Amino acid sequence: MEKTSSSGLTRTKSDQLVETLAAAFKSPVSSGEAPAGMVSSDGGGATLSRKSSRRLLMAASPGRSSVSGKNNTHIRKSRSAQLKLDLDEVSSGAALSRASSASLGFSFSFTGFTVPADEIADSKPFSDDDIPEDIEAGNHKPKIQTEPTLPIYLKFTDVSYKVIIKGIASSEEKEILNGITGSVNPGEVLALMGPSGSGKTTLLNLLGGRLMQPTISGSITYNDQPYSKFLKSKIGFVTQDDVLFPHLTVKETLTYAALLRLPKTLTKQQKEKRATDVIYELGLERCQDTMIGGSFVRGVSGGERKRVCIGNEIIINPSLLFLDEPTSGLDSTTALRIVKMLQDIAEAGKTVVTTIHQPSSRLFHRFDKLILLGKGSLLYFGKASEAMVYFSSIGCSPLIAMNPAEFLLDLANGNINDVSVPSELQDRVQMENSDNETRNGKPSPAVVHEVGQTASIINRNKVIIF
Ligand SMILES: Nc1ncnc2c1ncn2[C@@H]1O[C@H](COP(=O)(O)OP(=O)(O)OP(=O)(O)O)[C@@H](O)[C@H]1O
Repeated sequence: MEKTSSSGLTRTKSDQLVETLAAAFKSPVSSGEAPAGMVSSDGGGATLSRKSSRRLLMAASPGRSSVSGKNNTHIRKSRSAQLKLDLDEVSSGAALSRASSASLGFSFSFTGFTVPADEIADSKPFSDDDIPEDIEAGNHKPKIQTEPTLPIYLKFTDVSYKVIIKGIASSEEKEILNGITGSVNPGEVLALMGPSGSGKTTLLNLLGGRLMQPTISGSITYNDQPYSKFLKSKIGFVTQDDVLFPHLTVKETLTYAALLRLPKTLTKQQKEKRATDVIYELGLERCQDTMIGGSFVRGVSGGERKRVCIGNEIIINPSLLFLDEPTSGLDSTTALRIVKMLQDIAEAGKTVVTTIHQPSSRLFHRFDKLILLGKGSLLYFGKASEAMVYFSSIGCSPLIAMNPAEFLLDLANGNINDVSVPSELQDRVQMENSDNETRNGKPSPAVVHEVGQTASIINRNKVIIF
């Protein structure tokens, strides 16, 4: 491997590992030969087996309990004169001059809502059978967004992105993404996983059409077409840092979103009903009259806040929903609930792509597809459920039982402490570890040489060793 040259002496073993994994993964992709973990774009019927868990979700939803808004212990909004925005004014556009859309947290332009008949010709209408029953309450809950959407198949091939960092004397190119390939179908949730700084948000922005730079290469297609203005109204994007207006209640936030973002073809009543439906779909009934809150005023919980952000986007019935770290800062149960909700959204025919930082094992298994990034390179793309099998097939498996997501992140980080090494090379690695300890945090020339040798074994046998 080229990295054994003298210039490579300062590189760490973890750098070697990540690049080796990327190389081991990349070669079969470019040659058209799928690795063990790679899946075809057909996606399969991962969504079909979810009905039972969805029922549990409905039953567990706090929004389904008999507690009415009156019993809510959260701080409620005091209806001060300054904050009382008239919905009529908003719908007629007058309130827009008072409160900018940015301050209300609406980052998107006004969007179309109805889908032309020819676009939805192929989409299957929802039947009553699809409506899950709420076992606990004994009634039916409407599924997420019942209007049909244009199904969008997202495919990206060999996507690379670099930035030019301008210094005082000279400028330097920095590679952010390097040859990322993948795809996601309507009805699926694709998770982008990787250590901090691996390029998840950048990739999400690229796929969501939010980053247009001449330094982007590769292809990104939506139903085999490049990004167009028309797609803007079909894409929802939930950013990591939300900008919700702290003094509005949940209901007001979503109602304003509906009034501002839904097309003029809908009446005010229809828009308000859409907001109410979203509140119900996302299980926000219990906190609908609670203020969002902020630094100075206590409001809804973190999980509820995330759901409001998601509601702001699904209110326009997007075909493609992108989310940047929707579970960050949440406990594992709340995070699981958010991901179950994303599954529900996908089941309604939408294509969902989300970045995820450190999912619990329960959460990890809920994703249909996974992209694992390491330092901007693709380490894995395929079914999430097959990621461990794939890495095990190339000689990488955890020595102790552990959360697969944790293991994969360790691998992407180059942290190899709890990872097994194929037996035929184990002795050499042990010798290497004991004899060639790093000096001053840098690998000795012997270590680099040894890693270079083992790296060549990877290319021959698709065995990963470090
Ligand atoms: N415009 C830019 N100029 C310089 N560096 C950039 C730019 N955009 C991204 N980067 C760098 O690219 C790398 C990937 O950034 P990105 O935000 O995509 O990572 P991430 O995986 O989402 O990280 P985190 O999980 O911490 O949010 C980082 O090292 C970041 O500093």
